[in-house]
Amino acid sequence: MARRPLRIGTRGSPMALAQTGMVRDRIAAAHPDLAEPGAMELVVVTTVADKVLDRPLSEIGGKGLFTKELEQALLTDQVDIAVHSMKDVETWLPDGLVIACILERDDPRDAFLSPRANSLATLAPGSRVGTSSLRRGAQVLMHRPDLTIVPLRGNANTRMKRLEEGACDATLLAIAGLERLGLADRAQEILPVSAMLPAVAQGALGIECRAGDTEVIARLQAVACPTTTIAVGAERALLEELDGSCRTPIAALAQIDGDRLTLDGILFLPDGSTHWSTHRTGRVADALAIGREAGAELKAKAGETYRAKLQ
Ligand SMILES: NCc1[nH]cc(CCC(=O)O)c1CC(=O)O
Repeated sequence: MARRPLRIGTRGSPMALAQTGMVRDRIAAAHPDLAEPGAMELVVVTTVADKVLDRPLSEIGGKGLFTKELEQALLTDQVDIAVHSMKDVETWLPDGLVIACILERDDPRDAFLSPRANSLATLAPGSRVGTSSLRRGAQVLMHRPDLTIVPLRGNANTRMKRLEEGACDATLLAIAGLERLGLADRAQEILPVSAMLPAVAQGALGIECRAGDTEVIARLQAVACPTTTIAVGAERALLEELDGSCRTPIAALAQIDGDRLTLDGILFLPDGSTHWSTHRTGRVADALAIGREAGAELKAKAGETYRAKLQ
C-alpha cells in the first residue's frame, strides 16, 4: 500500500544535515517499511539562527531561534517530524507539539580548538577566545581571567573557518557536533566536565512532532534512549526552574549509574567573576524532582545578585 512519505524537517547547516541523516538511518534500521526508497523525505527549513549572522544569539533572543521555523513547519503540516539538538529546544513547547523521543546521547563535552596552543591551560596570556556562548565564555574566564572573549557566530564550519582566518586564537565547540561532521580531529583537547560543564542537553538529539500523531510517536519509540531521556529531563527541569534563556549562562549535566542519578548545575555571571553550583544525587525515578530542586537551589543561592545583573 502506497503511503505518504514521512517528511523529516531539518535545519540546513552541515551539522544539522549530518545529524538528521543519522536519525533517518536509525529510523530506517528500526522500521524496514521506512527504509524503502521514498518512504522518508528530508525537508530543509531555514531558521532565524541560519540567517542572522552579525550579532550574538544571546542578543537576538532565545533558543527558539534554532527551532521556531521547524515548529511552524510541523504546525502547518509541512513536515511530520523535526530533528533538533535538544540543547537548542526551549523548555516550553508550542501547544500541539511534543518531543516524541530523545536518542542516545553522544559525548556531551566541549572541545578546545586552536591553531596556537594544544590546550586551554597553555594558551598564551591575553589570547582571544571566540565564542558567543555566555556559558563557555564565563567558564573560560573562571579558569583564565587573563583571556579575552570575542564574539564568534555562525555554524560550526563557519566558526572553524573564522578561527583559521585569525578572527580569534581559540574557540570551543561541542565535540558531539564535530564528530557528526567528521571533524573531531580538529579538537586539540576535550575539556573535562569538571572544567567546562556542558549546556543542558548537549550531545543529545530529539525528535519533535505533533501531539496528535500517535502512530508516529509510537514508531519513534524504537529509536529512543530511556537513560538519555531521563538525564535530559532532569537537566531541562533545572533549566525550566531558572527560566533559562540564551541570556543566562547555565550549565548542567545529569549522569546515571544504575538506579542513581547525579546532577551538577552551575549558574554564572557572564564575566566569570561569580558562580553558584549545585550537586545532587538521588534515585533515577525522582529525576524531574531532582532537576527542579537543583534549579530552585541555584535560584535561591544566586538571589538578588543574579536578578540584578541579568536584567
Ligand atoms: N548552538 C548550536 C549547537 N547546538 C547543538 C550543538 C552541538 C551538538 C549537540 O549538542 O548535539 C551546537 C554547536 C556547538 O555548540 O558547538
